[in-house]
Amino acid sequence: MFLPVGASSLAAIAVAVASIGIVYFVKRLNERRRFYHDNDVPKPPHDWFWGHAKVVGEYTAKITGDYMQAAWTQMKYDFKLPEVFYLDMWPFGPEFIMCTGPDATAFPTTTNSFAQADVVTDFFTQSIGAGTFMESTNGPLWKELHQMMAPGLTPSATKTYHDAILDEAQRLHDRVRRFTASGEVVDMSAELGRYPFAVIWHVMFGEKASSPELYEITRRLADISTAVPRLNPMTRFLEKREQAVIVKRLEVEIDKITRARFTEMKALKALPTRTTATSILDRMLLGHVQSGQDLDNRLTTLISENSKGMLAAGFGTTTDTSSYILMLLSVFPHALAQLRAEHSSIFPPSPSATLSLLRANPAITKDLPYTTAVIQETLRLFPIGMVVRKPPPSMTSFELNGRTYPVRPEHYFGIMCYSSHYDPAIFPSPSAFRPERFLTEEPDFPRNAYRPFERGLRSCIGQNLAMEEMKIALVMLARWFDFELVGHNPVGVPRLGHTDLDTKIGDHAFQKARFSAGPNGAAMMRVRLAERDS
Ligand code: HEM
Repeated sequence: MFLPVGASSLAAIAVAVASIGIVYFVKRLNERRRFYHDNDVPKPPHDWFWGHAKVVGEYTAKITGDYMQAAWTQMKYDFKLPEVFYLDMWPFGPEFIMCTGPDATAFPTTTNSFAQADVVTDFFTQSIGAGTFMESTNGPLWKELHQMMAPGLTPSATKTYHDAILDEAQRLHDRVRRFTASGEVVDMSAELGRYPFAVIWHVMFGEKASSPELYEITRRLADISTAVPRLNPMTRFLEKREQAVIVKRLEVEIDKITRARFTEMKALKALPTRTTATSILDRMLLGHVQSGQDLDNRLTTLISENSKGMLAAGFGTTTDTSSYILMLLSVFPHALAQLRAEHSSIFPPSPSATLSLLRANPAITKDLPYTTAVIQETLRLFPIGMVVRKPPPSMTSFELNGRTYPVRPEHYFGIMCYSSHYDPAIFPSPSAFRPERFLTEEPDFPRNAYRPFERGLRSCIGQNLAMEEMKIALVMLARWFDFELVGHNPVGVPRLGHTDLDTKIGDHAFQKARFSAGPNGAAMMRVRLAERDS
């Protein structure tokens, strides 16, 4: 075929560029794959072309959700891998050093405190536009944000939100009661979510959200924010567009609240301290108000991004865990009976008297061992996410339990608490829902084997608030309502060897990756009045 000279030169350049690209790709592929072949590192069967992407794909196909920890944990058992193993997902995903046992998970988090990974920062930036959300930062910025926000979430600070939590718990109770009359099937995750959303809004801004729409859009944002790539580019494009609109709407609202509160605080005669302030926003504004500075771009950005982060983190995690609690109680009646017995032994029979006692005695929530154990056991079975850390650039190897493991600059540490949580040597009959495991005075499992809130310097700063909210919700729901899970497709034979929960809660046994890893789809439930109260 005849080509004009210009076109043939262009074609030649294109061929040359493509060839260089291919050579470069093959070189990098070879270099990476050689590492796994030359070093005798523990790993599943490794393929020169696919790395581990193929075997991971095969295991992912066995589960219903897209949250990989269940699939990776099954690979660990099937290929008899030790507590540290390697996963080479390049170029489809990161190269991981998977930490799956108590000592291995402690190594990058408590024994050492490795930096938050850049892939996590990218996730926050791309999903909620929050690259400076505390969870995605490191170094001095993380410290500054921690000092501003963490005092607002200590156990004693959490008690200052007690009345607001109770108001919302009463609303939750009333909403659920209304469904018992209609007998309709309800999206219980959506109903439960209103409660932690209202609480985290109050904790963040010291006021109620100005419109119900803010809940709906935050929920939608948490739903479409996922680290798992979408196969359909059109879905991804549309979700990205929707994400941008929601993020903008939240930013406008947060900016309005921030400016109004800053003006109010400047007019205050006596300013609170970081310990006595009643919202996280006040804590973040305090330094500027005290020193007479104007609101600058840096502070408004930090407030905006951290507010979005806190709303998403504080709402999705607690909603997902609460949804799982109700599911598990619906299929493990012995636990529900025990829970009700504990509540009946402490609280009066009616919801209003129960609420009054909770209001009069905030410390009573400390004395609910079985209720606490129900939440802990749920978090064992369904931790809300995988923690990823980046080793220091200078690290070329590390020692653990007498073995040396090589480290490449491209490696991330994947902290798979799910694997320890399902290890039968640590938690016998791991997929049985047994809150009793958490009732012993001293845990009879290694402390580092249980880490739903992570451990160490970067552990969850919202854990006191989340535990308090979930305990109060359980006290206000468990004795009056029976929850029946519907449309969940339980199977006769478990899909994977390490859990049979899919025979009970069906598709939800394998989590779906959203902002946090929650039930696989809406938790559809029918609610009835429990017999004692009908
Ligand atoms: C059931 C509820 C919750 C669970 C299971 C949970 C779990 C976790 C985990 C595993 C981490 C470590 C993440 C990482 O290192 O990448 C974390 C961090 C964090 N969580 Fe939570 N969380 C919950 C509720 C909350 C709530 C209610 C808030 C806000 C009030 C919150 C705010 C945060 C923040 C700000 C961090 C970052 C801490 C740091 O980077 O130093 N979480 N959470």
